[in-house]
Amino acid sequence: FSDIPGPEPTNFLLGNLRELLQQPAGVAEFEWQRIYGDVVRFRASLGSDQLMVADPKALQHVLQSSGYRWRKSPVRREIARLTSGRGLAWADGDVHTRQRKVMLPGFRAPETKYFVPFFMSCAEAMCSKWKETISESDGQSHVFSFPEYISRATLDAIGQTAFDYDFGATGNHENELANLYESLLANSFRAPPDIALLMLDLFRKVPSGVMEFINDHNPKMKALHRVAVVGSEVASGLIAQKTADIKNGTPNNDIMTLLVQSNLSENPKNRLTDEELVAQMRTLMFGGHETLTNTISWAMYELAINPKLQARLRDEIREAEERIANRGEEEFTLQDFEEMPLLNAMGKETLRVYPVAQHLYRTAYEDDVLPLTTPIVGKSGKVITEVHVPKGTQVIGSAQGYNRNKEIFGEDSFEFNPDRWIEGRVKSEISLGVYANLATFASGIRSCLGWRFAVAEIHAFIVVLLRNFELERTPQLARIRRESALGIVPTIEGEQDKGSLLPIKVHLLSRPAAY
Ligand code: HEM
Repeated sequence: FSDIPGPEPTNFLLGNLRELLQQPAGVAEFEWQRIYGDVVRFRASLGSDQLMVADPKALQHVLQSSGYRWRKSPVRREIARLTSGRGLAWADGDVHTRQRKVMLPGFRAPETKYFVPFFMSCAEAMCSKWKETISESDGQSHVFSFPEYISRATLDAIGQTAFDYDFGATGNHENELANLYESLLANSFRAPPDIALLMLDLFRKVPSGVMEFINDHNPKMKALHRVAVVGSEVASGLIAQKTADIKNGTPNNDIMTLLVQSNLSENPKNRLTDEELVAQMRTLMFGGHETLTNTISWAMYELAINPKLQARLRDEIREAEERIANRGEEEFTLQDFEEMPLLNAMGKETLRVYPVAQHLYRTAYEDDVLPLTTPIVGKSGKVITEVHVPKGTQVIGSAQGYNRNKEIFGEDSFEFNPDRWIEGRVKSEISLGVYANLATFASGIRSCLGWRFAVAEIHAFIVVLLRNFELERTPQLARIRRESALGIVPTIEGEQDKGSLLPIKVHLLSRPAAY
């Protein structure tokens, strides 16, 4: 372990954490990867050495190890508790297994198929609002900061599909939950100050109750505390309603109803408690819309700065519209999305280059040996083909580093180029993630439960936005930052205090959409 090469600590107390977490996402990490290879030893706070792992085999080993030999790190679980309560993203060991089993039925392929019309209508509702704004300005175009609006539309989508509940966030800018969620990541986790970096390691050394008490009384986390109160109120009311609907024989098809239903029929030992049910709803509200807001925003950024790609994709959408009209139907289905090569390539490339959960935090609960795809040269000059890690080792799985692996994704892996997927240039010998061999949705027992849901919603938003509008870059996009704020969030250099910002000029299309 001590022979693994890596950067010299730049600060006595904070090690390398400032460059890793206070700079835009990837700046330090990609440089370390370039110099030292795909496994890098770096210094966290208070002198603790950790590993940054982007090597495919090593990452696969950590994420897919059987049982709970490698567990989600306690500090990351605490962040999940703060954002969503003691739900699936927080749970560990047997509690995690039990919660995941009850949650799974809501996230299979048939459910996703059923949700597509909701994704389309939420995206259309956002576009209608934009058309009203455009008609009130010059009638042709308007600049919108995408995350602000997409955050509302994706909250509405998760509301309708997961809870059969209308947050009405797109139409109502007074909705407290929607307002709280807007820029939550950028405001709560952007460029953590030195004291927060120090706490990251201190927290590992104190009992979890103490860590929770400090966080629950930290005024800097005010927005998260309020989200907990409002989110729990909404969730409790909905659970009561779902339970009554099931008992009256009028259940709906939303994810929460499936969850309550499966919870009622499960062996009592496998059931969720009321607190856990509320936490699952908050997990879906948070996980199901913050991630999508940022991913869809980044896709729109790439389309705005690449008009040719935008035009090609719009052509593909037009052709699909014609096919749908010819068969006498009105709207896209999941199957239509699957038959659109450029749309799929665009989704995959966005998820590859902008994995919103760029870091996967894991801790070894036993001594272990990490196999390597590519050997590294140790500080002693010795060639290292496997890494022995002692119990307690903290690893950051670098989703963004792995997603740029040149062997898998090609020599141009740092460029945004959806055609790599169409040309079949992506290798699949190592099967890492749940989707497209990407680390974006993690892998193994803690892989993203909502990945099918996410892919379908990304496709739906791209289709709806491009069939309604043409996107044009604004001068501010030259100053875009990949802000590292728990996820990769778009901000503008020099204006980071304003939170998540992505201003794009939106033009009405001269040729109206078919529907
Ligand atoms: C682009 C969109 C998304 C991305 C990139 C993403 C990524 C991830 C990642 C990386 C994890 C594992 C985190 C870790 O263990 O450290 C995760 C977990 C999870 N995701 Fe997603 N996610 C997305 C969308 C969604 C959606 C739409 C839902 C639900 C509707 C969802 C629900 C969950 C849940 C419940 C977990 C916890 C799984 C567990 O710990 O067993 N995600 N997601």
